[in-house]
Amino acid sequence: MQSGKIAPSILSADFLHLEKDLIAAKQGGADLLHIDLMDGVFVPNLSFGPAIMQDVHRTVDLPLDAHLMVACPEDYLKPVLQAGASLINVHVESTKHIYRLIQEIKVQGVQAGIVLNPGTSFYSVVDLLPLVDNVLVMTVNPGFGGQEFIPAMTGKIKQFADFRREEGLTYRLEVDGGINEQTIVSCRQAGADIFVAGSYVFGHDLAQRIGSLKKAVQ
Ligand SMILES: O=C(CO)[C@@H](O)[C@H](O)COP(=O)(O)O
Repeated sequence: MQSGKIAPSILSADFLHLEKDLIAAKQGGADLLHIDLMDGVFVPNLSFGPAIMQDVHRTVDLPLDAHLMVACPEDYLKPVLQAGASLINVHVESTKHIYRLIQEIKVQGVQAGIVLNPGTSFYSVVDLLPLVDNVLVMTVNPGFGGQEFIPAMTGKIKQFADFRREEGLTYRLEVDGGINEQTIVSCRQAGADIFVAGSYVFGHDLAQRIGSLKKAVQ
């Protein structure tokens, strides 16, 4: 098993000193940056748009993992590609045509991922799994940082990890929400590879916090 990757979620960064936080995240050992795009419709919160994402891309040399929490993800594909996404994660609940959208992302030469809300089951996305590069299991309700981890989600993570092994698939398994030094351990044991962390890392000593997460999943 490869070491787990840590993806700080810039939603919890200090936006008045974003450059400083981005550089500290890179120097502190971040493997990629998680970029939460919210439209206030799919989730009851607004974050920032592709223009900020593009600034992040210009500022720091790390892969950008875009998490689209928007009601019309098709409309965001081009702007997010132009903003430098390496991986585009789309909520399966946000579009009637998730299969087509995943195909369209892959044609652009970037990685394509699906995201599942806590109430969305493993079984509902099985047919997509041979196609995707990434599965993101939400371990909180999407929309806000700083929420409490939902322990029942580790069962869902395990379903994806078991299926991947049984079918010889290669998608990565990402978790997002309430990740800290304790919860990351149960996600790792269930089979997750990429760990998004917002409030646990930003607003603290980033190198120390990223380091302690990495140590837990090495
Ligand atoms: O997608 C989201 C929230 O919807 C996350 O990426 C949060 O930004 C994670 O924040 P913490 O739970 O780690 O504080």
